[in-house]
Amino acid sequence: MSLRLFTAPPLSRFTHLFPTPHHHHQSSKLSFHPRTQPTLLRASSSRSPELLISDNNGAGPGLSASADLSSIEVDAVTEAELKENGFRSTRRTKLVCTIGPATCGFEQLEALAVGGMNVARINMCHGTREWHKDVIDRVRRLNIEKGFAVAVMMDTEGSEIHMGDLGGASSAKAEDGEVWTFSVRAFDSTLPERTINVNYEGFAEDVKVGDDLLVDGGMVRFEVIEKLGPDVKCRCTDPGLLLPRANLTFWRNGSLVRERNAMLPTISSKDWLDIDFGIAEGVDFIAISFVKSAEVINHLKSYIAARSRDSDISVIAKIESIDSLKNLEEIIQASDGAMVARGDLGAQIPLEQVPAAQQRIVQVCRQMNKPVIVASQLLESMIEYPTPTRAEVADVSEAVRQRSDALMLSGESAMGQFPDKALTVLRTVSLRIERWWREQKRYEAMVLPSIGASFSEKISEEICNSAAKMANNLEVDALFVYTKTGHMASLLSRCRPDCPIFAFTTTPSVRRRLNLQWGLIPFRLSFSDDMETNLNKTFALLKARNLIKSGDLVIAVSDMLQSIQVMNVP
Ligand SMILES: Nc1ncnc2c1ncn2[C@@H]1O[C@H](COP(=O)(O)OP(=O)(O)OP(=O)(O)O)[C@@H](O)[C@H]1O
Ligand SMILES: CC(=O)C(=O)O
Ligand SMILES: [K+]
Ligand SMILES: [Mg+2]
Repeated sequence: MSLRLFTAPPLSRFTHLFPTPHHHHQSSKLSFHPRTQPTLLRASSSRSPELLISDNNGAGPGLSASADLSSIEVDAVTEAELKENGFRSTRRTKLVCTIGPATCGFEQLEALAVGGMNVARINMCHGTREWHKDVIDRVRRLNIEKGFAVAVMMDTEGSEIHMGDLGGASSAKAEDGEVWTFSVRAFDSTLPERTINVNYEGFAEDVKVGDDLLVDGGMVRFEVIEKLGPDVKCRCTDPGLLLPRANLTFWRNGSLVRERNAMLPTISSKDWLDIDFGIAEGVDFIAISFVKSAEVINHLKSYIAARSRDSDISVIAKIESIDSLKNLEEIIQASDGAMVARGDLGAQIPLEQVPAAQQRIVQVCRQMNKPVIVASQLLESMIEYPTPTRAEVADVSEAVRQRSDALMLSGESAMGQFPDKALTVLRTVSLRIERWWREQKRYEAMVLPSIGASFSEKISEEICNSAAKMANNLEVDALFVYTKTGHMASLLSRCRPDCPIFAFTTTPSVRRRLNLQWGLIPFRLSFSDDMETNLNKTFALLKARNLIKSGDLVIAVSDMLQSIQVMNVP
């Protein structure tokens, strides 16, 4: 391999490669003037249909050579944002939205995409597979028809202890002092009054009279007063709303009781069916609930590799149990990313320990170069109200300040009254905190250990570390990375440089998955092994779309040729 560090030749060497009649043709067709366009939506709808169709067909192979060679694909909203605000102020923190009844329609999904949703999450705890398939189909149609690259994340149910579905009711109110029956019996007809079905067979044997039974980590609390075979009678001590499939934990003398339920499989038989569904539907990420060890991640990854032809589904470990914190490093090492699932985590460890756990998980992910999502209750009050609490804004700010890759909406977007407003809050707070960070020149103090297994990987890592440092010191406008697998792009993202990272990749699925990583602006582009050709082509295409201009300073790296190139756009 060659290791080269050089600056680009003088501009004149590049210019002759540029204006081909074809490019001129394209530029006139594609160019539009975002500053005169009032909304992002309009900017996105002005894209040429040919470009959008090529997104559908996938990478090079299915396309005619001319269409393929002349096209570059970038998210419509990002494109408009880049043009309106310039490189520096594009958002670096990525946004994940849980899709539910409030957001499952095509127009609602489009509104989220326009608002900056990078990943749509479907939660297999709720809804039917048909319902989820419709959502996936709509996201895909949105990408094809409107020029987005929204990725889909499927989140498994897991087999921790939870309640049944309340016999069809959307919620039930438990009042102070009421006695409710929690039962492991299978009821074939309707549920008797004040009865809750529990999914864990050992439940009635494992609980003891006097235990505290917490619904959703304490949203409703009961005390166990009597055991009668499969039925456990409990008195409500903290009243509240019971929601279908709410999580249940039981506590004895101030600590979580784990008895035999610690042996529950992380991936249940229902989860495996959901995973097959996710593979068949070609989701981009599978998030595994209640991960306890690295073993289950490795197992799932080999299953996916054997099942899915391209094996291009990333596995995200949800950190939401005591065991996942104990085995954190090995779990993250085995995974393609992690989620700080604060909802259940806060039901398993004391709440005051959650912030430190979040900080640790974000840091370990960063060091191991895995994307990390901070999730749950970021803007919980916005399920009901159009503005967040000051405390929620501070919480979002902290996650951005920690430089996590992504923030996630749960109930706020799934069933809240203000999904778009909640997304806007995430977007504006991210932008503000990121700008503050740059203005303060708060360069990272975090030590990034060497992670490359081979010498070649170590070289890639050093190149990215150096390129990111140069980008900061030289105040360049953008980093360009040409990457087939996305690995070099993630190594640059890990450095959290001041400028955005334009990541060029050949396949739509890699492009969608890069959408989860901090600071990456993924483009789909076919490119060759010859960097000079690639750069000329990229400059031409980006200039034709007014995304860059002559004089912009760019640093380029690639995983074909291990080099760093510094140049002004000719
Ligand atoms: N597909 C869906 N259909 C109906 N309601 C949904 C759906 N997805 C989410 N919801 C509602 O939105 C709420 C929040 O969703 P979310 O997926 O974050 O979490 P959850 O049920 O609390 O569990 P998890 O721990 O898996 O995140 C749910 O409690 C549920 O009421
Ligand atoms: C997201 C999730 O699963 C949790 O917070 O529990
Ligand atoms: K889940
Ligand atoms: Mg959870």
